[in-house]
Amino acid sequence: MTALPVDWASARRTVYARAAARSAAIAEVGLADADGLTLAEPLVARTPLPAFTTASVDGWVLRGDGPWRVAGRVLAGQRAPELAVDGTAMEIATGAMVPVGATTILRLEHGELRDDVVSGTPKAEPEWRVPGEECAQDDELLPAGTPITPGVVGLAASCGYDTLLARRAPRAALLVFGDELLDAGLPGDGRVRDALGPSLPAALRRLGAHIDGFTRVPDTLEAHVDGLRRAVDAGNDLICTTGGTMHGPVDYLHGALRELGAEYAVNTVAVRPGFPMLIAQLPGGQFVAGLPGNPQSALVALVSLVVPLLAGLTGRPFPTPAQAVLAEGIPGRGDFTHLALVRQDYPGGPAHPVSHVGSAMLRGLAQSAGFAVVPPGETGNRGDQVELVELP
Ligand SMILES: Nc1nc2c(c(=O)[nH]1)N[C@H]1C(S)=C(S)[C@@H](COP(=O)(O)OP(=O)(O)OC[C@H]3O[C@@H](n4cnc5c(N)ncnc54)[C@H](O)[C@@H]3O)O[C@H]1N2
Ligand code: MOO
Repeated sequence: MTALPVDWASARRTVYARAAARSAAIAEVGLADADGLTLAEPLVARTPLPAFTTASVDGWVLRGDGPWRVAGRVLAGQRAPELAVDGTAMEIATGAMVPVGATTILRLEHGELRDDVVSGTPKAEPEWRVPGEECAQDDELLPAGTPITPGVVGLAASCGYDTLLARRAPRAALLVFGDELLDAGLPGDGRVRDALGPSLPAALRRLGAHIDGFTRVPDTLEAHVDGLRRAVDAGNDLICTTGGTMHGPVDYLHGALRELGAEYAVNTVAVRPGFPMLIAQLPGGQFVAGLPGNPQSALVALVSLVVPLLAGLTGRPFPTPAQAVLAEGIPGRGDFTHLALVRQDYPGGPAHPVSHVGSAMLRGLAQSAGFAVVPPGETGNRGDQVELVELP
């Protein structure tokens, strides 16, 4: 009944390519609203930076040999008049435009002012920044597909952008299956707390999706079909579901996908844990990400397939995993890729396997940086450099 699992690395590539072919619409957004979106065009400098010769210290801007008679002052924001006569100076502020004719700048702390005459020894190199030091006009500063961070927004503003062409955040919905799930209070008597409804929307937001919350869907085929239809009608590009990926007595995801005419991009992946994960596409092109119900497995599916899916949808590059050095050995999982939770004491530090890593558990995951990747047929040995798929 279960489909043949596909190789983990190929599944990620397949999903990325499918999503990239349907990347999100491009919109012109104001700089203040652009954080978290993705550049849909290269960021090209609209001006040299700095745009004019700019004082980098407070002091006096000088012409010729000293001492210098101070003939005026130029502040940041002003158009500087020419410094036309040798032996004259102007008081100048950091960030001010350097007057044409200036020879150098004398720092405040290196000069002495008596009446209106300044003397002192300037540094050998003029303390100003010349146009084009940071970039020339038309330099490509960042390629299309770059995630827009506060740093990108600041750079765009610096070089003259008022708006950016950006791919909007894909809209996502989360449907949580499982009549055994509780929203509050203590688990027991066959009921378990829903660990995914309250956590996955936050994870999806960190991955660049726009999502409001989650919807609990009863364990019937009709409710599954209805839940998926409603999520499509609400304009979602991606519908994540949790649970019901197998073929148990109340697992209806596959049946619902069949009824809606969905086509699988990936149906079960050769990875442990989390193998029943899937990505399907509905006739309107929307993606369904079926995450297994076991909570750790759901996160494995998220980092394995939803991360490349969102990268494709937003026009970002394929998310190549980070690298880490194993602090201890990790067993392989035969023909399957093993994603093993690891802790790092500092970013980029050695990867320590953690305990409490059953697929139904989150105790190990909550203290982990991500999953170390042990490829099929291999074992992870202490000191090995491995891929590290980070948790959001
Ligand atoms: N006959 C077989 N049974 C199972 C196999 C198998 O190979 N043969 N694989 C197991 C594996 S591995 C996984 S993973 C699960 C995947 O099952 P489903 O995706 O259909 O998930 P459910 O059956 O709905 O739930 C599994 C498990 O997870 C708990 N769960 C579900 N949702 C949540 C949630 N939101 N928060 C916390 N816990 C949740 C649920 O109560 C179950 O315990 O299938 C195995 N079975
Ligand atoms: O593959 Mo399941 O996802 O081990 O828990």
